Amino acid sequence: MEDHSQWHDPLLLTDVSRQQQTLILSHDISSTNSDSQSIEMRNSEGTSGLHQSLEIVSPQLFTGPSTGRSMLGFSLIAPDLVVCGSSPDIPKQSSAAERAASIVLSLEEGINGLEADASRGSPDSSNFSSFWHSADDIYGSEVTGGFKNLQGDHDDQKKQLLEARIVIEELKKENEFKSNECQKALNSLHELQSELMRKSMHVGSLAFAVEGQVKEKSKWLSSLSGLKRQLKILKLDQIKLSEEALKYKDCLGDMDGLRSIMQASLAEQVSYHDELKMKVSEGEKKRKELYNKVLELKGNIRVFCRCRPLNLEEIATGDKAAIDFESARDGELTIRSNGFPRKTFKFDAVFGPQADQADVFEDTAPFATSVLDGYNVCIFAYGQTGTGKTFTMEGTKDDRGVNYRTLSELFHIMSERQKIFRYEICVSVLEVYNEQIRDLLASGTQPTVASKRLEIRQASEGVLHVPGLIEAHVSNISEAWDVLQTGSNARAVGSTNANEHSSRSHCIHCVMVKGENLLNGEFTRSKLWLVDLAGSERIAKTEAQGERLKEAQNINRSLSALGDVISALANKSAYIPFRNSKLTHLLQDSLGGDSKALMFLQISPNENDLSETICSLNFASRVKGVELGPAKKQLDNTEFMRYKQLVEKTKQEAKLKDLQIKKMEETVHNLESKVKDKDQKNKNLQEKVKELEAQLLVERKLARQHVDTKIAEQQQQQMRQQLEDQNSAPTRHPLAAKTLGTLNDLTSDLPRIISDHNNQICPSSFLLSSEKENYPETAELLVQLPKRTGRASLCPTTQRIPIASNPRRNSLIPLPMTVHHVPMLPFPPLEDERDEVENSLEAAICSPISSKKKLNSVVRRSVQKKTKSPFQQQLKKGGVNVGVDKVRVSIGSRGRMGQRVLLGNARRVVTREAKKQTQKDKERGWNF
Ligand SMILES: Nc1ncnc2c1ncn2[C@@H]1O[C@H](COP(=O)(O)OP(=O)(O)OP(=O)(O)O)[C@@H](O)[C@H]1O
Repeated sequence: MEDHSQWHDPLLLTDVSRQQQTLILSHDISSTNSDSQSIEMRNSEGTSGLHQSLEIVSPQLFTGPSTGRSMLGFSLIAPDLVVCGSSPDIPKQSSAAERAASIVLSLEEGINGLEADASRGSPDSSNFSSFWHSADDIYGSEVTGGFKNLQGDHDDQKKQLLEARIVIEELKKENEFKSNECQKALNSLHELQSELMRKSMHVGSLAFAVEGQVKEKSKWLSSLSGLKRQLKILKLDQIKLSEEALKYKDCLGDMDGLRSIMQASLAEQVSYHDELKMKVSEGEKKRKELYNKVLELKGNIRVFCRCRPLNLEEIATGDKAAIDFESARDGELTIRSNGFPRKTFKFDAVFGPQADQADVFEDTAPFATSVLDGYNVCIFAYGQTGTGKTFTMEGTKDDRGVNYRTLSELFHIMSERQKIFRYEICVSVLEVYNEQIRDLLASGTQPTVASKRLEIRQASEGVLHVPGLIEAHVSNISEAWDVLQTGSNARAVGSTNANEHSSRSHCIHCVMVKGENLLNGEFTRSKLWLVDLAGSERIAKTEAQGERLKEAQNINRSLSALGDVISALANKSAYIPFRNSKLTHLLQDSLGGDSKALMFLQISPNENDLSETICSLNFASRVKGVELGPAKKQLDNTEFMRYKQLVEKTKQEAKLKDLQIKKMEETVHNLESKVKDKDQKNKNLQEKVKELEAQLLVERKLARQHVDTKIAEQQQQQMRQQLEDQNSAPTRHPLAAKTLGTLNDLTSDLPRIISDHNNQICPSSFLLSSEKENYPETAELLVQLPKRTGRASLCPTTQRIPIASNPRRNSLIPLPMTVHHVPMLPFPPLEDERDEVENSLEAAICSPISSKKKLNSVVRRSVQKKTKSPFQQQLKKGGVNVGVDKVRVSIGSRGRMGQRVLLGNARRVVTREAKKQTQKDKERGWNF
């Protein structure tokens, strides 16, 4: 007995019987059916993916009558068909034959179960052989034969199995080969993938670069568009500028004329102005000369004697006046002593105690004019202390003295001369105290700071200068007076026996005047010295001591030096001791021979001051006798040189400007020439456009005439056909009964006639749309007619071709207003041509004569119109071949090359060639 527990699946499968869930085939093996059966196996999912057909032998010997069943198992894992001979499902009680009937079939190893079992030493092999022997015994030769058959089949199957194995081996090799190839392909695929990756990265970088390029391109495009816009703007500007240039060009002529007129007038005015300037200059020069002569006649150094009144103290003490003012006439002054006239002095003017400031200044004012004329002027007051020098020069707040009035007179004259002269005035205030020059303006602005000592320097020949001296620029009297008052307040004063507020220094006001003659450009530089001298005094009388004594000594010394200078000038000495004192040194350029001086001799009327008064009078008399000589005008050479340099510079600038003007004129000429060229080009283009428009107009006219001719021919044919129909039909066509003569008649009948031709003609299109523009009367007809799109031919033989869109008029030139009616106008043709045309028409038309004549007249007029068209003359002139016999028409629009159509004249009968030509035209797309 076998141990079924040790049974193994030959294919190391699980028990086949337990795989019945996956696939179990069981079938009855019919004992009577000895044929092979085809078993179709399906997997448990019922799909037909696996099909195995097996030829199995199912003899009765495998199954006993009692069981009649055999088990077939199929593993889904291995495609083997197993007939389990020792399956546990096979009843153990079965006989050996039944167990032997269990055959193991393996597709892989072939149906070689017996041999396989035998080779494996399966326990069933002995049973199987014994089974066969027993079967042979039992069933005899019949079984043996079947077995042999089976064995034969088995051999065949073995062969097939071998072949299959060979095929499998080949397939395996091929599989390995394919696997290698696949591996190679896989490797190459990996390489390709890596290459693809690199390419992708490269493509990515390229895409990035392309994106950048695209951005850059967009930027360039945007900039390009901007540049285009700018170019357009510039072109527009250029056009505007051209227009403006044209306008300016037009205005240029007027401007030239106006400019010449203005230049002439300006030249006259300039000459007149120059003449006036010359006259004014000469007048001014004469005035100066005369004025100066007057002053010279009066004396360049003049002495005015002024005597103050007795003050209250003197009156109180009962002092008597020693001056006889009653006899003071014509500048004479008489000194009385003890009631008797003692000595008489003569001066330029004598002002008594009753004379006020205005009276004194009345004779002083001419010196202000001399200052503005360019002369140095020195006005100083000399006299004993307390005699009224300061009063005369400064005056009081309510009664201004010479200083204020002279300055006021200066600014007054300046305002009067402002159209001719331009002046600049600077003011300095200084004092000579103890032979030291002090700047009173500097000490006035900084009272706590000690004024530095100033020295006199010679700037140029005859011109002295005090370096460091403050010069205040003033433009009116108030400013000048404020400056002078500021300096006067800083003057050194002290109390003496003779004067409570005695001036202890020489106060000097210097007014510097710069003048420019606007007419002749002459520059002047002059000075006005307003000097309030310190009072001379008798030291013994004043009992001055200490500082006052020192002051008095310096004062007397300087006054003595002044007297020496004046005496030297009077004696015409070769040496003038100007430098003996600071005072004379300062006044050197104003005490010379070319200056004017005015001295106010201040005297006291008091009898007690008679000796000082006589000293002063003697001093003044000596001054009065000095002849300073003719005054010289102080010309400023530096200003003159500067003026010369300015003139040279102005000349050079004028030359440069002239060159620039010449360049600009050349540029303007170039622009004008360019504008002219552009204008010429524009004119040429306009002429070309006009020529083209004229040519287009001619072509249109010819086309229109051609259409007319065609219409006439078609009508002729229609008429002919109608006449033929009428001849053949019992009733006549209404048109035949009518008389053709007017356009309205024809146009009224024409649509109906056309409609009779099987609607081959579109009534509304027998006139071109462009005809509406020229024939408004026919346009009304077209409105009444049924509208149809497209263009129709009147020729019945032609096919209807869809009309193109209405051709837009290219020319802006209006079409000729001459009414060109359709060729039915009833005017007689010329006799010579009419016969010819009629003959030709008669030869062409084969129809009854009565109606034919009417038709002939229609066609004749059309032909006659064509032959007599004025455009033919133009075409002949233009070289276009136009004639009666043949009309070559070029129809084109928008500059296209026109196609030429050879048209026949009225004589031509429609021949085959003509039909062919017509057909060609149709093929070409012509539609008349
Ligand atoms: N013509 C005059 N009419 C009225 N008063 C006068 C006249 N002249 C001088 N006086 C008065 O005499 C006084 C002295 O005058 P002032 O100070 O001008 O003399 P001075 O010559 O300047 O003296 P010093 O030389 O000491 O400065 C003043 O009070 C002044 O008002």
